Amino acid sequence: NYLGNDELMRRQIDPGALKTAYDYIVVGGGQSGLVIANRLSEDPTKSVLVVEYGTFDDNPGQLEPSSGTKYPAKDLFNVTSVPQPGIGNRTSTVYAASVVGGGSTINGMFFERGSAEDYDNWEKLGNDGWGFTGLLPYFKKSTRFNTPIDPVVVAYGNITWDPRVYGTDGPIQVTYPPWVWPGTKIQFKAFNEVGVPTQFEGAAGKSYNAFWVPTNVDPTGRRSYARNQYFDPAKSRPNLSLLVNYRVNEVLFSRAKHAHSVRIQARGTPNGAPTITVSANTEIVLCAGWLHTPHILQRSGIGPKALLTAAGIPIISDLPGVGSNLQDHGPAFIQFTYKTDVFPNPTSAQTNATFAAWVQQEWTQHRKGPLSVPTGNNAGTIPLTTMNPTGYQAIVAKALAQTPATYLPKTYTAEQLAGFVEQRKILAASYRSPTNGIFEIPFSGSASTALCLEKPMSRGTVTLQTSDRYAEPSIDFNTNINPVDVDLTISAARFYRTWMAAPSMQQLGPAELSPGTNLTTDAQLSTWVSSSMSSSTAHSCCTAAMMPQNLGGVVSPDLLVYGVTRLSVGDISVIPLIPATHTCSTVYAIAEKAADLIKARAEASAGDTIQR
Ligand SMILES: Cc1cc2nc3c(=O)[nH]c(=O)nc-3n(C[C@H](O)[C@H](O)[C@H](O)COP(=O)(O)OP(=O)(O)OC[C@H]3O[C@@H](n4cnc5c(N)ncnc54)[C@H](O)[C@@H]3O)c2cc1C
Repeated sequence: NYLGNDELMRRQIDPGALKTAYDYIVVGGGQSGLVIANRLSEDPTKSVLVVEYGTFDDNPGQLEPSSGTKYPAKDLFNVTSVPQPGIGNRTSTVYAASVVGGGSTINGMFFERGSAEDYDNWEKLGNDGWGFTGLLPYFKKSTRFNTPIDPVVVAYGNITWDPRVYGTDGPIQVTYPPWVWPGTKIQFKAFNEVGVPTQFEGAAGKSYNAFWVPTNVDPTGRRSYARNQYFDPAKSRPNLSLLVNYRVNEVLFSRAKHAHSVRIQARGTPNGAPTITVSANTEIVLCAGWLHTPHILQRSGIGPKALLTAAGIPIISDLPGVGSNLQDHGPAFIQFTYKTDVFPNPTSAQTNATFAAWVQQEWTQHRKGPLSVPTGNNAGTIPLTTMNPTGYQAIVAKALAQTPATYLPKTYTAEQLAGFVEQRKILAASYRSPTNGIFEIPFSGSASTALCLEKPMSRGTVTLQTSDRYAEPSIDFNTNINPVDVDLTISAARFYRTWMAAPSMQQLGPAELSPGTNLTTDAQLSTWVSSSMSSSTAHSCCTAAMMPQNLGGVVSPDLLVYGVTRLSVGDISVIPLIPATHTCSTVYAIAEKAADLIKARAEASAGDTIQR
């Protein structure tokens, strides 16, 4: 076979069994694609084809909590960013899944939701129905909260939750694993002492300050994700087909700009190899993720005019925003050690053989203990007003006084600049808000962590290579290109020191390793930021933003691509402003809502035919 790899050749349907037309074609069988395919194929009269570049990862280890910190290279696209001047010209790791189930198959299972203001900000950008109230039914529809299996751990950790903000019968199972490191309790207390109260339930629109974050595992502790909860239960439906190991090259349009087909090509075959064209009678839904949804749009003639012209691609819709507005939560690694840490702590298994043996036994015999936790269950998502009460006004003033074009990609058009100014107004309000986090400090007993910039001002790009449109696109996060982002990170580092200096924390004997106590001035800390920050926590998004077209948007609030018909986007690309949270649960909500929107418009236009 063409790849010399039997496993890669296994596919749900053989290309020979492809029909010439389906009602719906979903491009990308990742996290959002499988949600949408499941919901659209609930109607047995509608046929759905999913085309996925990757294949199945059937490794049982991928279901175990330990998989949450090991990302198999075979399930990721092999791409790197261009050098980033804001972080000392280093390149950054790029996270884009290439496997059935997408990011949900390999991610850290840290199942967090943004605060209400994160989603209300989307609504303020012209997207009615996308505020927290509009999305809550979809957060619920996609989830099922299972009472944690170990009441002793719940009582010990004082883990709190409100089942009313989750579903009771949704596909994705959510719970708290049976383990808490004792140091976590001290860290909560120390947060409380420095003005960060503990929330009862972050997922109720209150994921700011300090709170518990559940894990998306079933009661046996196994990964609950798009493949086993949305695809497997639906895969025997005769009207649902998944074709793996195929790349969607382009969407094809009629003269009237109706999207009617996709051109697909077997993975691993060279440019110019045979392709297959498959038609969609009703709608084509792009779910190829933040990296490839804009790439496919650009290849299909939807994107910035100058770029498409340079690549020799005929323009179907001149949308400068396609591939712009890239955002992520750039992490800066701050290192402390606890000289008098409590026992046990996250390093105990490395130093104490008896404890290490107990950890193994607890897991193999009861599926409990430290190995039941993929990445941790606690976040401190701190408002800027708390991190920097005396300096936040100056940071906001600096942000608002900037000439926007100074720090934005040079390709930005007048519409995009106007869109950024709208985003900046909203960001400024978030920076001033005591109910929205600007930095996330994940914690679960460890002294060191990544300070994650939740609301950056810098904007990056995903750009097709004009010399080879099928090569991986150029990725430029532009991390820290806006000096306000550096100021925010300095505020976070100083606040981390304040937290470490809290009275309760002293029993752990915190000692600073990096930045190092000798670095105190803004200039010194700014050098540290540049050397310790990277571009991505695997939350890349926003590259086909849902915003008005005259503000550089790519899709409308009903997720339809501007300038054409019957083409929509249902993945993480549509987010206009990155929320202050890990993105997985938000992607489920977006995809569930997308499916409802797609069904509703199909019903409303039943009987229409595509003009070829
Ligand atoms: C390593 C990693 C760790 C993460 N950890 C967490 C976490 O702990 N908590 C959390 O909340 N979030 C986490 N995330 C983020 C979250 O998983 C993602 O935001 C989410 O899965 C994105 O979903 P999506 O549907 O937009 O894209 P994806 O799930 O990436 O799906 C896109 C799919 O499209 C396919 N595709 C691409 N191009 C083509 C093409 N041309 N033709 C056909 N198919 C194509 C890809 O192969 C992929 O399967 C993590 C992500 C990663 C990658």
